[in-house]
Amino acid sequence: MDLKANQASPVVADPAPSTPPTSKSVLGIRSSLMSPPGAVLSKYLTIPRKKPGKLNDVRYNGWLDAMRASSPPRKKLLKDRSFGFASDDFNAAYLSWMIKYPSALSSFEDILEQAKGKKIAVFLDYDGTLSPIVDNPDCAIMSDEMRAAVQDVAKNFPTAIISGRSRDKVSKLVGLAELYYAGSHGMDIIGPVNSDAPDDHPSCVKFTDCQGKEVKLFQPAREFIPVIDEVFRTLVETTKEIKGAKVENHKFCASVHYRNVDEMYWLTVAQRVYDVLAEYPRLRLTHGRKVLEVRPDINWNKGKAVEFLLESLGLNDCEDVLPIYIGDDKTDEDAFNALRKGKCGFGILVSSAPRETNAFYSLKDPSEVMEFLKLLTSWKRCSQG
Ligand SMILES: O=P(O)(O)OC[C@H]1O[C@H](O[C@H]2O[C@H](CO)[C@@H](O)[C@H](O)[C@H]2O)[C@H](O)[C@@H](O)[C@@H]1O
Repeated sequence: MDLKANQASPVVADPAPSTPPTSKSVLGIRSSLMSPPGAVLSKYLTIPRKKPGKLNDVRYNGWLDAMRASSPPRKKLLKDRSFGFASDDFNAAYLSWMIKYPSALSSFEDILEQAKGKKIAVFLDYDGTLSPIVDNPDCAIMSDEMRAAVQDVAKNFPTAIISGRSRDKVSKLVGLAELYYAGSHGMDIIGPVNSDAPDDHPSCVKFTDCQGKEVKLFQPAREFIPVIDEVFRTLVETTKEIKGAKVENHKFCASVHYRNVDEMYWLTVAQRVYDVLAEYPRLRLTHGRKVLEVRPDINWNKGKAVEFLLESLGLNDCEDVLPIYIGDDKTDEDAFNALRKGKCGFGILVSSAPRETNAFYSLKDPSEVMEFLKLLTSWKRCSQG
């Protein structure tokens, strides 16, 4: 295998940065960031909200439509007999969509053809790809069978997980040491040190992990950590009376979940996030599956993370390498797009409903992802004799 197996826990803490990050106002954000965190928060909360209750902001700028469209229709509803016609129409639409984005399972031979003479590298998203979407993000547990399938893939191909969750959280959930992890949509990566690669990015910190392996930590938005923390705490405060709303701190982004919020209050959730975001010109919003995510407005995403990891792995020559990225979310489109634009490898979208995508192939759900991963492993084992 290309990535050396670490037998201990895969969770690697950040090394102490050589220059401690400060909340200096390089971010051009409110000067209150100069104060200690507690003071910042209480000060912020006493500031009267700008134009309270101006709900049309989020209606007009398309947030609400994006929120409604942010998860595929419920299968349960479609299977319901009283929705028979809708279900037939849906199936027809799905089948014609699959002509454009064929199943990676039925196209497996084609994929192997593309991989001829090349080294496959595998990139995986976590939620909705390796674990099914569930109501409570803390309960998104990957099955043991899926874990074994990922482990086998990682023993046979360079493999990385690129998640919207924090790196710590996703590496704990996956619990495998054989692969690399990128958290916060690629803004927090631990990757290998490639001595052949040109000079590293200034945001890289090299260190030796607990297994004695030299690795590098790449956090291009490191200066935003205190800001995201402040925004997280503000969002917790401003959404606390909305039943079902949940806010997560992923270190480089804060996620506001509305999956469990009654739809009649989605506008309120959106407006609260909008109002907080309005105070931070260097942060931006992205939409995920029933989640609003506030993150640094920097030119970095899952696509850039894939390119970074390929380079770190010494796998950036498209003539010799076929990267495959499997994901289900809007944020995965950046990775699909990077591969498509670079004409290097391809994306596989996990979706049980038709959707515009930059991927080339599709898989219906995590169980099909597992089947695909198992096929990859058995093909590799057979081809090695
Ligand atoms: O990039 P990913 O690994 O797919 O992470 C994306 C988001 O995943 C989590 O939220 C999603 O999954 C939850 C559990 O199934 C679900 O309850 C939620 O509605 C989904 O949006 C995670 O909690 C987010 O913070 C990630 O950004």
